[in-house]
Amino acid sequence: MASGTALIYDEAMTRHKLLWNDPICDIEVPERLSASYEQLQCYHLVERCIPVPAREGSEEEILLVHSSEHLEAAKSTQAMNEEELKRISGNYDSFFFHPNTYHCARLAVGAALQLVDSVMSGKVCNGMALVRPPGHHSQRNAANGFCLFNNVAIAAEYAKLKYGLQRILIVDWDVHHGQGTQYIFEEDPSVLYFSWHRYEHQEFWPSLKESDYDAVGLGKGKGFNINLPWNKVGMGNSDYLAAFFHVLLPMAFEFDPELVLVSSGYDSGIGDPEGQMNATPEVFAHLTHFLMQLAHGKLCVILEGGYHLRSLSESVCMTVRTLLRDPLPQVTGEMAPCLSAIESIQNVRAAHKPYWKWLTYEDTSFLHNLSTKSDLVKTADTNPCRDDEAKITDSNGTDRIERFLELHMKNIVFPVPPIKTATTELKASADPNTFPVHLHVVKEMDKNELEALVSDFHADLVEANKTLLFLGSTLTILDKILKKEVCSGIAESPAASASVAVALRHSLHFGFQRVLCIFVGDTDIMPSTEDGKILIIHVCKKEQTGKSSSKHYVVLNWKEDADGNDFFSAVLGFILPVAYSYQPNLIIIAVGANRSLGISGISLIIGLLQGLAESRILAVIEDTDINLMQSVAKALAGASMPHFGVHVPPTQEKVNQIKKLRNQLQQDWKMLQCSVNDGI
Ligand SMILES: NCCCNCCCCCC(O)(O)C(F)(F)F
Ligand SMILES: [Zn+2]
Repeated sequence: MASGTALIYDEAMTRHKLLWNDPICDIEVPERLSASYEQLQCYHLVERCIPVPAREGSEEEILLVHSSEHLEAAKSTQAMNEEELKRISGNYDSFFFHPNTYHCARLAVGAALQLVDSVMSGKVCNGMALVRPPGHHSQRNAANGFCLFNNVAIAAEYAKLKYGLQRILIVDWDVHHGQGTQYIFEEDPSVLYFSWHRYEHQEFWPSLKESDYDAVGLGKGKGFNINLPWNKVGMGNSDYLAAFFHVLLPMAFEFDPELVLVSSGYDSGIGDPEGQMNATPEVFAHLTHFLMQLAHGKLCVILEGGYHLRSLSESVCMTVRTLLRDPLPQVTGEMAPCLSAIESIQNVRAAHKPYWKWLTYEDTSFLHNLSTKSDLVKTADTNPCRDDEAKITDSNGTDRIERFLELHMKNIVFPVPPIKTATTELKASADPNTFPVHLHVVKEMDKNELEALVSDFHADLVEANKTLLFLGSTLTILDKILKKEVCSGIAESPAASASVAVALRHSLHFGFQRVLCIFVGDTDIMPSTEDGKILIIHVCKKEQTGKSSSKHYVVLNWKEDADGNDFFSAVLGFILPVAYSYQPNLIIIAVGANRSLGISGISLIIGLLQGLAESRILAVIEDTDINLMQSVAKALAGASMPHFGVHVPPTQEKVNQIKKLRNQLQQDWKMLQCSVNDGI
């Protein structure tokens, strides 16, 4: 399995610059690239990456997307004087030429293609290319919005041609709509394009009707173009996460891409003069982490926009750190999407209802029978979605945001990337090379030490001496996690319930305020959860019910479909939003007897929840199935992206159960909200 993260940066791309006065284009400065690279150096991230050189994209490669007229026009600018450059620039909406622009734009294309080659060849697992001029507005026959050649679109066409790929996902988290990319692929079902963008009911540039949520693609490409318009500024971390949970990720997992490309613009981050949004840099770590669970981790991140140098640089560093598989910092802010965001999320889900299985059963309520959009409830006021303390820029805006970011980044706790995963003895058959290198076998706690520990706190839980022994491995591992010697761990146990009960009480005794426990299979011990310090999600077969769900004790009846993984919608649409709403300090994943989930369902939970609790996950496995142990170890170590198996849509009954639980709990766990009419 490939590992390692490529970083592509070439100082030559800083030599494209504006030669005259133009208040629209003057934010796209060379320092965007140099400041980002310097911040990476400052955090010692450059040296941890694998350097890959940029190269000039060839004319042939550029012609994969652009017309020869466009190419020739761009080429001709190299020899122009300032007056001619200014004139030809005037042919386009918001673009400027410099004598070096053509060369820089070819380097930007070549850098993107080098990144695709590095990932597809297995030289690295993922990577980032810091490029300018950006690309996602440029079209077959035109430069537009600071973009000359569409770097990401060319990379997608190149990957299809050279590697025979048939499913490529492009995620465009830049705050502007990549209309260029949309036009290029809107009839192409092999490229799924997702973009969110500031829109304000078509008020915001490029002010296109086709940027709205009902532009779903054309002809064979219907369903493969996803536009999520933000009709207000001030969108924050919870709005972005909700967009991933309830729109992008379910479609992306159903699409099951072979490669993921990101049009990575950071003008959607806080402090950016263009975006006017409130999302803070660490949210990009979580967005990146989610995308790393697709395509076996094959992820190419290519820079687009981002105009607040400090915000841009910090967000770039968050992205690269996550690509390097460092544990993620906790995402900050209130986990509750705003009404306008929920309305947009609901609209785009309704628009795509005819094209996606996972959506087919979803009741998107009042929207899907609306003939035109005008009937829509429009949130008329255009004031920001929420007025955070770090309000968007005021008169001396930049240094105000600088100060905010300075403080904010200090408060971000980076879990030291310790040895990822520890475990006690594993079955002899587990040969070392099938286990990820991060696995660290720790010796059992000795008996007296264990007796002292357990009898002090948990005598009542341990009915007889015999059970004392197996508690050892759980507590041994748990102690290492609590002391931050390791990030995560696996403990085997012949009685998962008892081990979990002890581990939960031990964690609270240690001082944790919120422990999330996901218990898969049969269990008899359910610790008291009324003080809110424990949230239990119990995934079990039907016959185990009899207990109704409540805020801190949720019963999810799920028996995984025989021929595939139908658990995606439960994880993405329910478990993930609840977990992110809860913001646990520790996660315990327990697998008891008669588990009703397959290995891929369990790996999916671990893979997607790893962004929480600073990646502190304790796995307690009662089932002695060595394949389960290995898959859990790999998922915890994040060494190899698990393959989640064939995606099958859940039955109507299962989806109804999710909807019922969502309606019951969405006031408590607000990240569950994805429609405005459920009495919010
Ligand atoms: N009244 C006219 C306003 C024009 N504003 C142009 C904004 C361009 C944004 C470019 C970008 O950030 O999307 C890219 F990623 F391409 F760089
Ligand atoms: Zn942008």
